[in-house]
Amino acid sequence: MNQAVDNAVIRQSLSLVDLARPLIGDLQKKIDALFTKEEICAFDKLILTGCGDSYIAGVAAKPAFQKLAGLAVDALPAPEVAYNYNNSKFNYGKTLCIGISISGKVAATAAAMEAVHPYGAFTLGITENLEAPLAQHVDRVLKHDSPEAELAPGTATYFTSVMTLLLLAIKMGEVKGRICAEQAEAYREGLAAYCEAFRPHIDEIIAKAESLGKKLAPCTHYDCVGSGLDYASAWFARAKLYEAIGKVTAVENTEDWCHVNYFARNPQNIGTIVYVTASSPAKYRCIEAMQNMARLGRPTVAITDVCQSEIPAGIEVVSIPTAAESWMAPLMQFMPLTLLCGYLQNELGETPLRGITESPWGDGDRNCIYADQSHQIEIVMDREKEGK
Ligand SMILES: N[C@@H]1[C@@H](O)[C@H](O)[C@@H](COP(=O)(O)O)O[C@@H]1O
Repeated sequence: MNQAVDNAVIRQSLSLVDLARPLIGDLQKKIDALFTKEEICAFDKLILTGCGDSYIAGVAAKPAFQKLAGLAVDALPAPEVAYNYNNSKFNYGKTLCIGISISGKVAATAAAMEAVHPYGAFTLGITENLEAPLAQHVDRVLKHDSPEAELAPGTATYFTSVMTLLLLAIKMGEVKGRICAEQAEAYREGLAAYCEAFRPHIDEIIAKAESLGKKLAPCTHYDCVGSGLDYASAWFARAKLYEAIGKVTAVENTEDWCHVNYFARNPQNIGTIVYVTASSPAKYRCIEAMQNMARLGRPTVAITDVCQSEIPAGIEVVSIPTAAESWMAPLMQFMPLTLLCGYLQNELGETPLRGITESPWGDGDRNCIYADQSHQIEIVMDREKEGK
């Protein structure tokens, strides 16, 4: 591995290939013991919710649950579930609501669990923290050991959340009899193989990320673009750029990008990251969007398994392996971007997440991003009592 620059997000990004198989082994044991067959067979609707990376992990896994487990799936930000979704006329019977939170400390995610539970939803928390509010407000907990690393734009954590959800989708499909045991095992192997397929390309991806770090560092803003299955990685890219270098970054689906972000002034200063998989039904619209990006003179990068010859001239391409199944792609397609974030941090001398507790982002020792832990949960419970 020819890696001259080293920092926490680069280390995390490069650890994922080796992490995959042991993680699958550990998670599978936990998932096998999580539900009875009767419980799994009873669920016909699924709500995936969380905040930040944990919300988008649900969006990334939604297609797997739809396809493999045959569930009707919503993937929603936690405040949507906590404050807008708890319609007391709604009967959640047969609904599984999964709250995803690495820390378990995001109050809105615990509040979402409280909002749906009284109406019959079965609530599951996926977290690494059994002591935090999420684990205290669910019917069941799936605790993983997300590799808690140094302060960095969370990368191995997101990988763990997505992996957990994809394995759970496979398990539910198997138990519901929609896929046979051999197919379920082949899918698990497919996840490991997809991660492994990155290994021979790592040096090439590192070299590309390093040169793109230099090219994109002077940009004043960034846009992250993707449609359908690729949207989750675009959204995640936006979050990581904020965390890594603190520059204003937008995320948009490809169609809306062509109608909205397209008009931004000073396009030469807007670094643009495009996610498009070769099997995406939005592929040709993405290619058209990239033609526009190139014409505008935007510094644009496509992270893609689409053949380079199909990508418009003027667009930088980071080539990544193709996943065996389209729903597997979000598991690793973000990786070149988190690597790029490491190089951007290095170019700009940035501290990830502005040091979290450093003023004005922190307040003394206090990490200001978390709400008062009990407050938001109480709001939901009070609304319920008032019948709102
Ligand atoms: N900066 C972090 C995000 O990276 C994270 O996605 C979010 C939710 O965290 P959790 O998964 O613990 O609920 O919290 C913070 O805002």
